[in-house]
Amino acid sequence: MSKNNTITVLKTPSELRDWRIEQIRLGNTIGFVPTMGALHAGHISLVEEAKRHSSSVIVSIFVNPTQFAPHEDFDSYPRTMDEDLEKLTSAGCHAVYCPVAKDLYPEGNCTQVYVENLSKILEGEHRPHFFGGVTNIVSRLFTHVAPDIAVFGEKDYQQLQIIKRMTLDLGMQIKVIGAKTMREPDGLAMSSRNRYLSPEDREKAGKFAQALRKAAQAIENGSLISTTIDQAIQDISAAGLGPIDYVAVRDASSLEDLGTDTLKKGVDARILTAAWMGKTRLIDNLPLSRN
Ligand SMILES: Nc1ncnc2c1ncn2[C@@H]1O[C@H](COP(=O)(O)OP(=O)(O)OP(=O)(O)O)[C@@H](O)[C@H]1O
Ligand SMILES: CC(C)(CO)[C@@H](O)C(=O)[O-]
Ligand code: BAL
Repeated sequence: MSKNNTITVLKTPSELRDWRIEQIRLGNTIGFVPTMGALHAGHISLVEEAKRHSSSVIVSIFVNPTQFAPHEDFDSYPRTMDEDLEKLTSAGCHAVYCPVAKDLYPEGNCTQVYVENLSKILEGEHRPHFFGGVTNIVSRLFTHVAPDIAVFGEKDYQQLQIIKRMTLDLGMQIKVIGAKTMREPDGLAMSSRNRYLSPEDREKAGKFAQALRKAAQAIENGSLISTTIDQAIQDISAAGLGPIDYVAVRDASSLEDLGTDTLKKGVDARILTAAWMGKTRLIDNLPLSRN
């Protein structure tokens, strides 16, 4: 265990365990924010949300190999530990957990945690390995940290629903809280991978978020779901993105398809999309409701 200014850096499960016992002894509740590092203002907003719900906040930084397919960017994923620690210290985060792979996946590991159905649709169709990796790592991190609450971003909306389902199914006594997506001034959802975008592609990426906002407004104003999705696909293509993996309107918790008609009043829904900007895959979503 080491202290970096005022933040406690925990590198092993046993250091974490001692820290957790001390928090309980002090009467603190533990709020947890899992991340893969390369922190930006979106992550810091999750720390702030965790501080509103708990007295001691811990962030994990671990680039989880099992959620990347072999052709994806595990090796090149940004790793910026020194800057991350500075940002967390300034945000008043209390501790950081930075385990190594063998602490989370012991030699001979043969245990899997997988949320059926929800993991196979939308993102799961295009990244079939992804949610299995996420539930395996988050269930292990939850066991290590044993927090009272955990905060996840709505930017990864399907991930948030899957973690809520997993926590409920496994009877974990952890309250999972979703936090709003933090955006750049042009509307682009902040993401660690945005740093891959060239200045030209970065400008086009702003139009991706704007096309989604336009579609959300149309549906809330009573346009047909089918024609709005077609229009959004045209707008995203016209902005220079492609291929488009999906634009979908779904129930906000079950993520079930809501058909092609207008959105029914009183239904909580979500519009979700994923598209490629060059070699960078962008995802985004917005809430939908009609009064
Ligand atoms: N713009 C954002 N607003 C709010 N939360 C966010 C935002 N971006 C990421 N998060 C949340 O931060 C947590 C950690 O995410 P992660 O470390 O993968 O960052 P990321 O920016 O989503 O990276 P990536 O580019 O790999 O998707 C997740 O719960 C994620 O939903
Ligand atoms: C939840 C998570 C930290 C698991 O590796 C990751 O999927 C992420 O950063 O969203
Ligand atoms: N933010 C989710 C992690 C990923 O897309 O790999």
